[in-house]
This record gives sequence, C-alpha cells and structure tokens, in this order.
Amino acid sequence: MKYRELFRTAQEMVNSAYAPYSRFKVGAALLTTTGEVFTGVNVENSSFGATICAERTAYVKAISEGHREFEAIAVASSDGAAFPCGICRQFMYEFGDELKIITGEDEDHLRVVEMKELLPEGFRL
Ligand SMILES: O=c1ccn([C@H]2C[C@H](O)[C@@H](CO)O2)c(=O)[nH]1
Ligand SMILES: [Zn+2]
Repeated sequence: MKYRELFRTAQEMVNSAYAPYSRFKVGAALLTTTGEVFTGVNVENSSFGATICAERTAYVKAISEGHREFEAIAVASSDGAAFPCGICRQFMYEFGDELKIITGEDEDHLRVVEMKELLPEGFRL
C-alpha cells in the first residue's frame, strides 16, 4: 500500500526532529500529485511560538520547490498517533480539501482521513 510506505518515510524522519522542549518528535512525508515526496520534522525554538510543525516544514519545502498540488501527507510521532494541529489544518487547507492525512500508532494501525473532515467549512480567500 502506497500510504503505508509514505507513513514509513514519516517514521524515518522522527529522529531528525528538533524538539528539546516538548520532547514530542514528529516526522511528516508529503506526497505530491506528481509522485514526489517531501519530508519534514518539527523544529522547536526557545521562543515557543516560533516552533514550526513537521507538516508545515514539509509543505514549505515542497512549495518552495514549485509544487502546489498534494495528494497525501503521513504524520508519525515519537509518542503515538498525531493528528495535525489547528494551524497546520488551516495551512494545508489552502492547497486543497481533498488531501488525505495518514496517521496512526504504527503501520498496521493507520487511519486515513480527508482534509475536509479535519477542517469542515474551512477559510479560504
Ligand atoms: O501534528 C503535529 C502536532 C505537534 N507537532 C509538534 C509541535 C511541537 O514541536 C510539538 C508539541 O506540540 O509537536 C507537530 O509537529 N505536528
Ligand atoms: Zn501543526
């Protein structure tokens, strides 16, 4: 299953997270509609509000390389299933409400949900 592999890529990223404050490490793997994968981790900061989540790191990398269309994002953490936070939901909604979000405790317990379920009636200009 393609999403299983994407989730494994997210899991492989967890150790690269910079999370000295929360110790909650997150890895993400973002699949474009043309088949490229961009990874990301959470990067925390002494000024806590400056922290960027793994999901947005992956998006920023992909968008800055010219990509705009995304099929799915897998999210893995050092401590069980992680669903994207509210800021990330809004950030990702900008690029489509049909994105699949793959998360779970491990690759045998994956959940696949759609962006429009995570952020119904989302805001877009
Ligand atoms: O889906 C999530 C949820 C949380 N975090 C990060 C932000 C912060 O560094 C830490 C604790 O909230 O986890 C993510 O990267 N993605
Ligand atoms: Zn977030």
